Amino acid sequence: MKIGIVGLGVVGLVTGAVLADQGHEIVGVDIDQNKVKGLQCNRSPIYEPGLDELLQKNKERFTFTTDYSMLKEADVVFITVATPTVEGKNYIGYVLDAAKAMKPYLKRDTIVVVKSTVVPGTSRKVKQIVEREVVSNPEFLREGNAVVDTAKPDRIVIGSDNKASGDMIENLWSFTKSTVLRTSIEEAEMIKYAANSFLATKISFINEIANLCEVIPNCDVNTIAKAIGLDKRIAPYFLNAGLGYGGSCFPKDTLAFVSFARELGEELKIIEATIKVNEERPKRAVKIMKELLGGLNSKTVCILGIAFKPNTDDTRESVGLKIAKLLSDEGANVLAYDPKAKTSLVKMVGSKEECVKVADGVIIATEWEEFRGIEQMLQDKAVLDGRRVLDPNKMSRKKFRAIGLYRGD
Ligand SMILES: NC(=O)c1ccc[n+]([C@@H]2O[C@H](COP(=O)([O-])OP(=O)(O)OC[C@H]3O[C@@H](n4cnc5c(N)ncnc54)[C@H](O)[C@@H]3O)[C@@H](O)[C@H]2O)c1
Ligand SMILES: O=c1ccn([C@@H]2O[C@H](COP(=O)(O)OP(=O)(O)O[C@H]3O[C@H](CO)[C@@H](O)[C@H](O)[C@H]3O)[C@@H](O)[C@H]2O)c(=O)[nH]1
Repeated sequence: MKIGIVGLGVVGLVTGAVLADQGHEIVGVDIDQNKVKGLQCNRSPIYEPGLDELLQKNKERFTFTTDYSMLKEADVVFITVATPTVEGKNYIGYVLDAAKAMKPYLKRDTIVVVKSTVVPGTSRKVKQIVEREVVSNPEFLREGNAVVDTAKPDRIVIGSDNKASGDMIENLWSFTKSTVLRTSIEEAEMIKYAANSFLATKISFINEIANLCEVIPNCDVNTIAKAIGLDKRIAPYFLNAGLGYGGSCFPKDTLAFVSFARELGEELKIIEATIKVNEERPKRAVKIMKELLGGLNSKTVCILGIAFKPNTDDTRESVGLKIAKLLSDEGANVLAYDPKAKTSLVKMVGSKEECVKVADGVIIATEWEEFRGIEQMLQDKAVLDGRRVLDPNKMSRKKFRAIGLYRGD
């Protein structure tokens, strides 16, 4: 099949690469000329495990351009452009721009698939613009695991008005052998927000339990999470207490969902509380470090991890960066190290050893594998384990704190 992918971020690149690997011919379109030039020279703009290899293997079948007219033979076009939250609301301007730009080149029977995360009603607006069949096929991949999640998702949601168009997209994904749900277009759009909001809520829930564990003798949130997770109705996933959720999706999608609902006269009280709990996490980390160091002014604090999660170089809504900013505001010198992510927002150093050596305090903000087993290196430092990677029994009692672990004696 000939397939167009409009928007070459994580979702567009991975979707294109996985479909190219199935033998389809893919044209990737983006308005970012530098990104397209890099991709044409085999340079991926992101670090995502397995992606480089897949792009390399399928380079004859996945081409890149800024020219929308290259979509003229496409049987299916996926819209995978960014949908940021702007002033609290889901901004669909890029989606509508993409729809307008592609319209003159589409064949009469091209199916346009909205994969970007959009509030209910948006795909129907796309339909009005392109005057073609439109299918909503939201994406559930996780960064750091995107290739595997796309090739083998837990489920595939296909929202369509027209059975034949939905069948065509269902067929396209049949190689995944995943469970398929056929829904209305609006239900498909809504499922994406409900899923992300529920997962974010699980995280804020366990983080509140973690707060309580910190003040109850002999309590460790990890034990509580493990035990409640063994109840099949609760399940063990997404119960890792820590410094809160970051990334390109949960923060923006929860905010957008709340404001979308409010415009319709409904209050999403649980999701509002989820957001509020999450916003407190970086402040709590700074408060703990301040207590450990007896003040922050002129102290040097090392942040280990500025990627919003391990196995990605993405720093969007990174908790590590939020903490760095709050620490600087309190007069601390802040240094950071991350195995993959780069930023100009904080002074970065080349290794964890270099970062720790000069620090009075250390905060582990991302659970990269290389931060495990470093207890010895941290012995004489004030340490906050924000992602529970260290063995508390190997740490000095006085200067060590871990999220969700009682150390108050
Ligand atoms: N990142 C994730 O893990 C993830 C997972 C599931 C769903 N989503 C959703 O998928 C969508 C894309 O996310 P992403 O993280 O891949 O985005 P991204 O910000 O990494 O990339 C989006 C790309 O779209 C391009 N673009 C913007 N306007 C364009 C236009 N008019 N024409 C062509 N290209 C255009 C940008 O230049 C950019 O390269 C969003 O709606 C997001 O919420 C993201
Ligand atoms: O138990 C947990 C699990 C996650 N997190 C944090 O939550 C954030 C998001 O993590 P994760 O969900 O693994 O990564 P994303 O790539 O943001 O993926 C989410 O957002 C995507 C974009 O919508 C969805 O497609 C995915 O299904 C959804 O998991 C990160 O900061 C994690 O540190 C926790 O604090 N505790």
